[in-house]
Amino acid sequence: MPEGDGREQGTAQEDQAAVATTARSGQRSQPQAALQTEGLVKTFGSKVAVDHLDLEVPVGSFYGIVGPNGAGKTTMLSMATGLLRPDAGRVRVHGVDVWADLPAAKARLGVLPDGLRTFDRLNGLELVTYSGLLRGLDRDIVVPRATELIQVLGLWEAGTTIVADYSAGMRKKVHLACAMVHSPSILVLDEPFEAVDPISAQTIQTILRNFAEAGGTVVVSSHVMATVERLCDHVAIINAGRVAVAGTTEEVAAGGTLEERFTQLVGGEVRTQGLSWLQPSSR
Ligand SMILES: Nc1ncnc2c1ncn2[C@@H]1O[C@H](COP(=O)(O)OP(=O)(O)OP(=O)(O)O)[C@@H](O)[C@H]1O
Repeated sequence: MPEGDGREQGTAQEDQAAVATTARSGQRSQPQAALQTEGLVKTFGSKVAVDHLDLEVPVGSFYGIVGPNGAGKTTMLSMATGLLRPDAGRVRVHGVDVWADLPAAKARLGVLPDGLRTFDRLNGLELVTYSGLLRGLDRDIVVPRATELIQVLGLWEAGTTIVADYSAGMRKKVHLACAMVHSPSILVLDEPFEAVDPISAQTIQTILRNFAEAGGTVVVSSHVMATVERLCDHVAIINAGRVAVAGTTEEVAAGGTLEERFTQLVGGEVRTQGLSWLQPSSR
């Protein structure tokens, strides 16, 4: 990522300085969380998608969110990032109440939502540039950043192809670039590796690792346990709208693999029988 020099970079530095000051003064034993949800609730009709969910994401962590289909991960992340208003509960981003002060919270957040609808008649460079301008960056800052992101993510060759004509993986990458262009202090990425080729996935992982090592916080949801286990230092397993377990990846795996722990906690049954009619010979 290019060197930051805008307002958003300042907020990331302030957040890290605040953590350091707190640690030095010893006023609180725990540094402020990068992202914290308290009693978060969302229902759709009679369906309780998120059920009094409490989660604390430490500053500088690479945090994995896993859970079965329909567990409430996307709904929770949407509420945590100011995209979906909770029915109850609170979300704080570096101590800022997201739903009380959306602009301040959003300045700190870079978000890759699930199923994002965007200005897809623009080409990749235009879309990333536009995202930066919408975030209040000056054009002379945003254009070199957008250009570098497009190059690093392997989208330069797509040239003037509009985003609507991108493949699923290319769209994922350009939206990731949009999430990063304003140099946020927290990246919240719903399934960032889905549909992305292995080389691009490695590039994205390297970018995210460097970001976390520099003090940024990364929250990713994923269904790929091996990737989460390898990348993330913390993980939460979400089930039926609640946190089944959360902690360091080692604590959560509890001596086994993350996949074993997931199966144990979520209690899903692997169905091996059925669909006897699904035979090339049958009609
Ligand atoms: N807009 C909506 N209207 C009605 N029901 C919804 C809506 N969004 C989510 N749900 C329901 O809320 C529950 C949680 O959905 P959510 O998308 O948060 O799960 P998820 O953990 O992200 O699942 P997946 O891993 O399949 O992406 C599901 O039962 C889903 O059907």
